[in-house]
Amino acid sequence: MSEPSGAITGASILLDEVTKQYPGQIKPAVGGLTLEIPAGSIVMLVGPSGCGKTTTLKMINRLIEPTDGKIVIDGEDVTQMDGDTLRRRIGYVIQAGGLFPHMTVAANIAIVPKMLGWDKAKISARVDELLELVSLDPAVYRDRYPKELSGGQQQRVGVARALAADPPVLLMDEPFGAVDPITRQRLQDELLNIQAEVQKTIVMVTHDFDEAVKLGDWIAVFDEGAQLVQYDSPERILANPANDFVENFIGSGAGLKQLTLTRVNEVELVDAVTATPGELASAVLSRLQGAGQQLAVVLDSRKRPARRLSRRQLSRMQVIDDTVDDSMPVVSDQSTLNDALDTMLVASSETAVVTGRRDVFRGLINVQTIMEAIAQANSSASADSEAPVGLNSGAIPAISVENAMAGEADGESAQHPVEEPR
Ligand SMILES: Nc1ncnc2c1ncn2[C@@H]1O[C@H](COP(=O)(O)OP(=O)(O)OP(=O)(O)O)[C@@H](O)[C@H]1O
Repeated sequence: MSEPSGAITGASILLDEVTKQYPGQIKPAVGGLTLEIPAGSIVMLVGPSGCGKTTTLKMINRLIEPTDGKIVIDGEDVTQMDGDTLRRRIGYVIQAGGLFPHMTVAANIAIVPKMLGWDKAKISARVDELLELVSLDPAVYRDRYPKELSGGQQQRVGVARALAADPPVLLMDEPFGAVDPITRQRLQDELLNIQAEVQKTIVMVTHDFDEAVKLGDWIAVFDEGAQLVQYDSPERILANPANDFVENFIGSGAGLKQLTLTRVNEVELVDAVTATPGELASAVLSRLQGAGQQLAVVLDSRKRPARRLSRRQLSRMQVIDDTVDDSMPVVSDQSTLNDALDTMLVASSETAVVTGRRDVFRGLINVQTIMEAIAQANSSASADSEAPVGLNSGAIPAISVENAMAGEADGESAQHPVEEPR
């Protein structure tokens, strides 16, 4: 990426007493909503169908015009700004990617850069850079049409397109709603990897509370009319749901959802003996015996795991070949412990192979590690950073608006978000 890895490039967003009254409707879809969205954070909007999540999201890029109130992005009131100009500064991702079917992948990604008048060479380099970022090989996918891609690949291209002109804000409306659970888990992990690099401000609508817990730095739980019932970190919402509505919405098994709060990269991985195709099996076996381990992981030339071999399998072969085992349990280091446990259960295996960025091998995770992490999480206190402001009516104090305008964070006041939650 062009930015240094990890630097916040996202913008703060303030919805200041925003209302949307659709013509002919008795009650407003969104009524006097004030919501502070800290720069560089992921904020998840959840709530029952029809509660106004999408309306709230689309008012940020003014695909829906607010009836009342202000939208402030990085201190600038954008409520009156030309809508097209605004939307070029805000990436937007919808279900199934929303790609134009008659355009190639490259042309889809290049839409906004073209509108902004970038030259051909710069656009082409950016397309390849973004395809790499979303783990699609540019040489293979650049010239394909959307119908020649899987649902997950289309969704990745949708994310690449939204990031094309490097916007500070990304709005995502149920982006992973149309893909199967495994693909969804991968796309979520990838989004977290990408976010670790680009640090945008991401606002996402979802129906899935587990997704909100996994991805969100902050979760806004809405009831009808975009009534904000709770706006806080996933940890605190799970530990202290504001009322029965939130408790019901979280659903059963809130205790187990704690597993969703810890990522694989937060626990200590188990080192593994690795091998490469072409090696003598006897040499690998003796390394395995020396290390007191049972399984060796075979890596391909790009250090991606191909398969695991037990001592018995090794003792029966001469040379390690390049077979790839598609059923091997693999999780990304961005996966939650919940995902990891799921993967192990499906594969009936007590360990899973962990990969990092670009699927490179990182180590192993086992059931024991997960159990220890749960025990530790249960005994440690919950996060103590201040939640951002979120209310439903009444102006937020003037000083807060001014601070937001100045892009400042006030460490003293409980009214303002002051820290990144994690
Ligand atoms: N163009 C429109 N005209 C009139 N009413 C609308 C319009 N768009 C949405 N609504 C109404 O506004 C309310 C909020 O809709 P919105 O799409 O924001 O909800 P949502 O929470 O995103 O729902 P879902 O989860 O089902 O997508 C609903 O009652 C909906 O019927």
